[in-house]
Amino acid sequence: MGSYETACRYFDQASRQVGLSRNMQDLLRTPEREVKVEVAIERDNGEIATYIGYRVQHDSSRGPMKGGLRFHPEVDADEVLALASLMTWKTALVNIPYGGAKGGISVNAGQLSPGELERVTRKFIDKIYDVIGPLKDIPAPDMGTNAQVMAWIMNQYEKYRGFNPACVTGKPLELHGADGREEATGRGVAMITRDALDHLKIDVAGVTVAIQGFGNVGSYTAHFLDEFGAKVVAVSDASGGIYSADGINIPKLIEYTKDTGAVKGFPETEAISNEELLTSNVTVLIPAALGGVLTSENARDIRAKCIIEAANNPTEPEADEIFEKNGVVVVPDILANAGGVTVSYFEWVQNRQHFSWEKSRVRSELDRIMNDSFELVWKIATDKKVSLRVAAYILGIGRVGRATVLGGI
Ligand SMILES: NC(=O)c1ccc[n+]([C@@H]2O[C@H](COP(=O)([O-])OP(=O)(O)OC[C@H]3O[C@@H](n4cnc5c(N)ncnc54)[C@H](O)[C@@H]3O)[C@@H](O)[C@H]2O)c1
Repeated sequence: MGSYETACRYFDQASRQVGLSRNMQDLLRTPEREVKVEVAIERDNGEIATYIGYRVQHDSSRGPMKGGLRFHPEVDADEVLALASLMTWKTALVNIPYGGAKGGISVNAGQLSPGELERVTRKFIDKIYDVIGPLKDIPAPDMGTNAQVMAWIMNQYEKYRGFNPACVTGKPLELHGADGREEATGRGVAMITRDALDHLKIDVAGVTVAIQGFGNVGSYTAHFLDEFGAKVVAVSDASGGIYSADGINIPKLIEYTKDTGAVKGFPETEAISNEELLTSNVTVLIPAALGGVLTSENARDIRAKCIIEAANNPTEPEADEIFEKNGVVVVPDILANAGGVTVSYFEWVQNRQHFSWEKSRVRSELDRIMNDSFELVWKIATDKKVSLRVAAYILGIGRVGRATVLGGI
């Protein structure tokens, strides 16, 4: 099943609960604009390389559109559209004044030199600068992009529009970034994990956790869960996974991956595959890499009691049904990983006011929004006897629907 079809299935389930008319469903589902551009650069060896770049602007009824930019070989129009729609429901769920967008380039960033990566980024902005901007559509980091890429985006955009730091978030601190943005998604995932465990009457101290993906989101999630006293027993990345029944030393693993670029070979752990990680004997499973990893093929083998979707779109609808039947609690992506866009919003607010917040303020405002959003979603799920995913969509779609009706077409 394609990524957008998956996103639509979840949308349909919730919009039936909200009681949206067919016409309103069509309106909310349809993206406002889809852009597909050629991104051609000269590689270091003098050869021409041509990539395809995408930006989908899904909905702006609640404010400027917001969403990450992904550099990955599997990026395509269908995936970007699905992820853009998730951003619309996510920004509404945490009640920040944005709509949803997403972008990406189908490229293996790991195979480009820093100079090539910079040229790809700048060329992409040359092609889309007209349709983005601080009050239109604000990109941010996602898989394969980071603060350096955001700095190049800001610099290239400013060549057309002048000083404009609020045109992109997730920037380096030295270039108007927000202290606390880099850790925000992982911190939010860890907070939400603790909230979910509280409601399930499981103590976070000593709880066993497996995390797929050890990039920005996976590593910060591990860091904060480790601080809360959880026992992270398995982690993986594109190179494979590692396992230790006694718990992995997370601070040391973070240092190790800074040197080696991968988790494999970390001392006092055994090697496992990514599939073995997903089915390992843990209480909490956190997919924090690619989408579509929990499928009808592996769902029955998942032993975790609780799945926290740090990655976007990691669960196929058939797997979701199996989890519901088996009593596995799934905290959906649009709630679990909303910490990133929330602190992106704080960065944008600071940039627009030309005033910086202390990191402690960023953290406490983030924690409040994540905890309040979790409680609201949990209450809807309990009151309406629906899954947390349907409850999260009910909250997001309801807010977007009301804004659309109030604003008029
Ligand atoms: N960065 C953010 O602020 C943010 C916000 C919300 C959601 N997300 C989502 O979180 C997920 C991870 O994003 P990120 O920013 O940490 O990306 P990243 O590029 O920093 O890290 C990705 C990690 O996934 C691993 N990976 C790649 N392919 C894999 C595979 N086939 N099997 C196992 N691991 C694999 C990589 O090795 C790396 O460890 C994505 O789904 C992204 O959309 C990110």
